[in-house]
Amino acid sequence: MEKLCLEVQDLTKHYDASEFSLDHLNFKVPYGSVMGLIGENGAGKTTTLKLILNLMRRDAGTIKLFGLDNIRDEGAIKQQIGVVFDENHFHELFSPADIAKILRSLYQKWDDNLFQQYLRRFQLPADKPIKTYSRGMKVKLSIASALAHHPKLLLLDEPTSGLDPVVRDEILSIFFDFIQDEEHTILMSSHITGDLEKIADYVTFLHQGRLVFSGVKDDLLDSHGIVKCNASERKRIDPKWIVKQRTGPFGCEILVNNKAAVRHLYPELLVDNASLEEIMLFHVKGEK
Ligand SMILES: Nc1ncnc2c1ncn2[C@@H]1O[C@H](COP(=O)(O)OP(=O)(O)OP(=O)(O)O)[C@@H](O)[C@H]1O
Repeated sequence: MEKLCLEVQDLTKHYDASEFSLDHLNFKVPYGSVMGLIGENGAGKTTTLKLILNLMRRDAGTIKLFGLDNIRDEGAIKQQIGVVFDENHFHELFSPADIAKILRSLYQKWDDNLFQQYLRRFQLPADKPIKTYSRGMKVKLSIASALAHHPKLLLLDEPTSGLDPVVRDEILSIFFDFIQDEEHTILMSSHITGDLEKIADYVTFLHQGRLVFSGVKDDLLDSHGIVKCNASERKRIDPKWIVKQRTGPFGCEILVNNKAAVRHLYPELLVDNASLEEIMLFHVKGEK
């Protein structure tokens, strides 16, 4: 049986103020893997990450990290996690040297040499205040800070959003390097599904606070397909294969959950592969 780095069971959280509920969420992340958390704006990704970090109180459910309870063993767990959230959490007047001073006192395994290595690799000036940094530099600094205490798990909330393709690619390669150690694991939320297609082994897909799918990314991509057809062809397709459909001026597009079966049963229909982005769009915008 695969060893689990993270196990989320029946996680539930309701916000009275916005009527949003994260509804009995279940997913598992094995050691040595990259899990992508996807979903539309407001689907509940950040809420999930905050609950994992015990930054807010859950209503129900359990969260285990490294086999430990995320509330009872919070102190020990946090020593082993590196966090990169979308916004910069450090004071704009701080330099990387100031940040190192603070983090050194927080993390038992803080490694100044490693931090300096990352600063050099990312070409970040150690003595300049963060306010002089570009967005890409700020993200790289967050990543350097998250990695310099030798975490086993990286929790990343939209780490590549707002960055150009070159910087995104550099950042993905840092994550690739990190994951080479089979004890290392990444849980990463992202809107940029192309990045997750490159790096993720597993995908957890949320829609309006509910789980749509959690499993092996390639299984999701291998099983799903898009059929482009007209209304009469659409009627012939057994509804059990149909996930959602979208109707436009040029006919109907159908997301099917078993493209091999559909290709076999309806050889006259054209069944295209579906990307993660298309699968997400059908779920969010399509009709049943
Ligand atoms: N502290 C809060 N109080 C009330 N409602 C909240 C709070 N935080 C988030 N929400 C609501 O909960 C829902 C889920 O928010 P969340 O930030 O988890 O989504 P997300 O999937 O991370 O979205 P995005 O991709 O836009 O970051 C949203 O409708 C949001 O308005």
